[in-house]
Amino acid sequence: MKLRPFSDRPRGVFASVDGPSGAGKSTIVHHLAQLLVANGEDVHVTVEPSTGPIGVLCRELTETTTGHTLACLYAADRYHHVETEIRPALEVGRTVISDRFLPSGLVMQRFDGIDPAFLWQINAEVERPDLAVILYRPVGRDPRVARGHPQNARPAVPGRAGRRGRA
Ligand SMILES: Nc1ncnc2c1ncn2[C@@H]1O[C@H](COP(=O)(O)OP(=O)(O)O)[C@@H](O)[C@H]1O
Ligand SMILES: Cc1cn([C@H]2C[C@H](O)[C@@H](COP(=O)(O)OP(=O)(O)O)O2)c(=O)[nH]c1=O
Repeated sequence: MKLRPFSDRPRGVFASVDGPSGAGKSTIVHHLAQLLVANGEDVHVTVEPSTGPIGVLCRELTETTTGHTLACLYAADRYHHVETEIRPALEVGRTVISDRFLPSGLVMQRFDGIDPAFLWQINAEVERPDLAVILYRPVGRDPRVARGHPQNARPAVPGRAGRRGRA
C-alpha cells in the first residue's frame, strides 16, 4: 500500500527563530527572508507576541502580569496567531518565518516559575515548525549590556526575574 498526502496542494515551510533578546533573531529573520525572496520564494515574516489583539494584550500586560496568567495569554496568542495568520499563509504555499514562537513560551515562562509539564500541556496543540532555530550566546556578551543596559541581559539563574530580564 502506498501512502498519499491528503491534498495535492503544496504547503509552505514554517520556520521559527528563538533566542535571548539581542541574540540577532530579527537580523537573521530579515536576511533569511531577503535571501529566500531573491531565490523566488513567497515569504511571510511574522513575530510573537503577534500583532493581533491577544499579542497586543501580551505586550501590554507583560510588565504587570506573571505566572500562569501570562503563560496562558502567550499560548492563546500562539493559537490565534497560527489560526489567523500562519496556517492560512502555509496553506497557500508561502514560507513563514516567525521571530519567536513556541520555544520562547517554553523557556520564558519556565523562567517565570511555571512547571514545564503545564507549559507543554497548554501548548500541546500548537502547530510545530518544520525548522526551529535556537540562537544563544554566552551570558554577559549582550552588546546592549556592554552599552550600559543591564535590563537586557539574560538571567544567569532562571527565576522570576528572568522574564523581566527579557531573556
Ligand atoms: N551576527 C551579528 N554580528 C554582530 N552583530 C549582530 C549580529 N546580528 C545582529 N547583530 C546586532 O545585534 C543587535 C541585536 O540584534 P537583533 O536582531 O535586534 O536581536 P533580537 O531580535 O534577537 O533582539 C543589533 O544591533 C544587530 O545589529
Ligand atoms: C513569544 C513569547 C515572548 N515572550 C517575551 C520575551 C520578550 O521579553 C518579549 C518580546 O519582546 P521583544 O522586544 O519582541 O523581543 P526581542 O527583544 O527578543 O526582540 O516577550 C514571552 O515571555 N513568552 C513568549 O511565549
